[in-house]
Amino acid sequence: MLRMSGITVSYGPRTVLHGVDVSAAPGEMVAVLGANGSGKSTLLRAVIGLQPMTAGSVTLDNRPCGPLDIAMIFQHIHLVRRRTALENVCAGALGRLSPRHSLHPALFPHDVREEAMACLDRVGLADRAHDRAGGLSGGQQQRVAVARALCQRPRVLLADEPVSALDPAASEQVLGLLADLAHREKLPVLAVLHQPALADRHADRIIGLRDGRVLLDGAPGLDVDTLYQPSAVEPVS
Ligand SMILES: Nc1ncnc2c1ncn2[C@@H]1O[C@H](COP(=O)(O)OP(=O)(O)OP(=O)(O)O)[C@@H](O)[C@H]1O
Repeated sequence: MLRMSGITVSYGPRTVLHGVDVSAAPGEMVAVLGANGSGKSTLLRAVIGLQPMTAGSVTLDNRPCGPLDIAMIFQHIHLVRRRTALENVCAGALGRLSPRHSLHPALFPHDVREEAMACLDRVGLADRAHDRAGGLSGGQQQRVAVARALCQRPRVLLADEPVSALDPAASEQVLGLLADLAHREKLPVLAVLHQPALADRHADRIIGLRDGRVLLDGAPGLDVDTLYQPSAVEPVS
């Protein structure tokens, strides 16, 4: 079980996450919804250790969570465009290889290349393994990014707006893939989304953030309108 407890984050004097408690079970796809600025990305960045917390803890099965336990997929797909899809996926294994392997993809051991091929197969792109990543469509590139994350052998998968740059068909495909990975690989998956309808279709649970606090936590089908209503403005005296 991935457990985020009391996550508090401040940027300078401004607190943007106020003691957020969120959990995700193995095999559970959790969608995080909320208006712009509600703290969704900050929450994911805090979980993966990119954003220092003022308070709170992140544990996996009641133990502190290490950086290699978590793989993260971003809206802007950071693939090396001139390298093949397979080489990009192999890069997911770098955390457990010696630094020399990062110098040239040909140095990736055979077993890593085989594992990367299996990951590409898992996302339905084995037939594009030797194509340059830059020549693939946006949806295909995001699936390569998912395969690279899998090649990291993570125990948790986070995705920050993974479909914001994709068309509707590719969005459905990528979210279907993430939900399938959660269910079959028994991974907790936490995905920040901007489309409540997609969250309803693909997530097992919805978390709604508003102004850095959890406002909703429940099964798909929740009324999420309240997340997107403008905050009350304090009267200026
Ligand atoms: N590096 C930063 N320095 C200062 N404030 C920041 C920084 N990053 C985010 N914030 C502020 O923290 C708050 C939460 O931002 P965050 O990006 O986590 O929200 P979000 O829900 O992911 O928004 P969006 O949907 O627009 O991506 C916002 O008020 C934002 O302005």
